[in-house]
Amino acid sequence: MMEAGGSRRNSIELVGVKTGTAMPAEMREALHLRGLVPAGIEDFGKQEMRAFKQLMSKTSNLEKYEFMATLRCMSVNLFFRLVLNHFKEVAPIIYTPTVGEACLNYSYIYPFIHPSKTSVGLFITLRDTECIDTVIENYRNTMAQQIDPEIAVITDGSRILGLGDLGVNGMGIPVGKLQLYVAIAGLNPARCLPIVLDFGTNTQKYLDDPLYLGTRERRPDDETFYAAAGTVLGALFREFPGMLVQFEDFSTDHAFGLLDRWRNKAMCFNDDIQGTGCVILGGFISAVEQAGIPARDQRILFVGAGSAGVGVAKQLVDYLVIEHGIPEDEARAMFWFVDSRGMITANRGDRLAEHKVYFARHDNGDTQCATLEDTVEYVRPTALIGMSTIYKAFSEPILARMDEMNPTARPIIFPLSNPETKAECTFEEAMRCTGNRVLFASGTAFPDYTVPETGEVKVPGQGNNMYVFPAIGLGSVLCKPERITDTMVFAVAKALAGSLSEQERARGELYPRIERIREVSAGLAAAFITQAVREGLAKETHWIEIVESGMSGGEPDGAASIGKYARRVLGEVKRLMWAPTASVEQYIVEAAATENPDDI
Ligand SMILES: NC(=O)c1ccc[n+]([C@@H]2O[C@H](COP(=O)([O-])OP(=O)(O)OC[C@H]3O[C@@H](n4cnc5c(N)ncnc54)[C@H](O)[C@@H]3O)[C@@H](O)[C@H]2O)c1
Ligand SMILES: O=C(O)C[C@H](O)C(=O)O
Ligand SMILES: [Mg+2]
Repeated sequence: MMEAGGSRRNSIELVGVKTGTAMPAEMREALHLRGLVPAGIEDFGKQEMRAFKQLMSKTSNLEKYEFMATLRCMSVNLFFRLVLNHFKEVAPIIYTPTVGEACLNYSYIYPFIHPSKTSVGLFITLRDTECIDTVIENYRNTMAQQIDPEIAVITDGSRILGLGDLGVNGMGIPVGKLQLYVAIAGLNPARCLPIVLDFGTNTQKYLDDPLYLGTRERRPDDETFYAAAGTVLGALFREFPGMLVQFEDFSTDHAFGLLDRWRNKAMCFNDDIQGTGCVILGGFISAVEQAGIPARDQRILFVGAGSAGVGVAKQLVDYLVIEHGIPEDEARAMFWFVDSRGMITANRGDRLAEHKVYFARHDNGDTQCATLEDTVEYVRPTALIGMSTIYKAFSEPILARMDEMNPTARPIIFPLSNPETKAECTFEEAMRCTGNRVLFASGTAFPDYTVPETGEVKVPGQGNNMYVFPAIGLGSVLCKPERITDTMVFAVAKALAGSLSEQERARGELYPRIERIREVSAGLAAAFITQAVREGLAKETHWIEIVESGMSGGEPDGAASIGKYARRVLGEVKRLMWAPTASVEQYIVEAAATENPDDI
């Protein structure tokens, strides 16, 4: 790669320099490094082996997280190679659940990095919003950011997983989500922008903590919040046209509020509402296929009515209406909700938050249920979905009742709250209490379970939005839809359900094995792009030809056919995905063309 004016230098070889053990002898010579590096010359694979060994030697998960964070500063390529090749072991370190612990400790473990050399992302205070153009300009001018971002994940830290208001400490979440974007969906790491709106925190513990790194004041009122967030988003969409914004872990009212304000104006989506809705719909479709009672006869009880619970339930309603032809009122009547005050009914006597009104029951007469136990007895659910942040809310007696109430059908039980310290139950409990009949998915991965009677090893489903947000993001970045519609998200959910291999289906699993997540995500992104083109919203018009050329066999209808017709789209998506490269090879190629190695 040559710079304008013929000066021969580039940034890729810096990775080669940093991962010094990979540097070939002639380069060490050329760079005057003789004697400064151990004699062993390694390839990328050896470096990966050493890095993995060092990672595994750490005793606590938080130490592992810190090791990975440091490694990323040293070598982006090596970091992502490690993530990709050891996804099952590394994902729970850089993402849920350890990222939750990292956020709780963020102000304590924040590294001593130089922001102009290694940029974490943007930390935007209320004061900064008054000079937002300067903030963006500073970001552009940092050494690390030579190219504009194509995706931003943004939070204000107000509802981090189920851990509450963590203020600026929530920055770990956008960072972790974007690392999965790179690993799973092949986005270019240099084009990923994590952002925290550091507008304060209502958590007194942080306000009192001398090491807390964020703004030391309470959160502003709604009017100030929306005005300031609007200033930031307006500037981002103006300065980086075509950039996708993913809203993440905002408190529920602001999650819905921001989505409503921006979804028709710009390329954005809310991961907790739409991403979660999408992934759980995918798992639900697979579960219903195995449950033994048809979708229209399901009685679905949600525990927790926040952005996640309501987002998921709305996607399920859409599915029942569109795919099963059930009228919307009847579909909605298949759902019951419990929140911190009990079963949600229109005549409960309190003023329901706006997002809960749609699902409030009107058919309960005088019956009000104050507890989950009572609601389970009243509803007699076939499916129990937890998004309540209440650890062990699905007690063993409740799980056992799910089993008794569903003697012929298999009960669907999804404890989806994160991290595992907030999960409504474990896989082991759900298996044991239902005679191993449960159809299970959890937000945080649980260990496999060995059925004592048979020795059979059962793998729990992980109903985490990480199965879909990378594909929604990749699809958006590639085809640039004017806006992201529910039907595009819906296409991804159906494609996810259609992505299980024959073996996975035969084993009764609800999601594809995590090891296949990159391959699966490419397929889901292809489904997203295909749908965006069909809706006439893809601004990158070359996808129209690619999609249409695959549709010559007729109109597709359903997940399987999306897969069939999207083959050409899939090939193109895969071709465009970023992958870590052996920096040493690039180094040789580039450096061989360097006239003056001292320029590097
Ligand atoms: N698996 C996933 O991919 C995924 C995605 C998004 C969110 N989540 C998890 O879902 C959880 C909820 O997220 P949210 O954004 O909806 O949060 P939220 O705080 O807005 O919602 C929590 C809900 O639980 C209810 N609740 C509180 N105590 C309760 C109790 N004792 N019994 C019943 N309900 C109770 C609250 O009233 C509220 O409706 C979090 O733990 C989050 O990590 C998981
Ligand atoms: O971050 C996750 O693991 C999933 C989800 O977005 C959440 O908020 O819990
Ligand atoms: Mg989230």
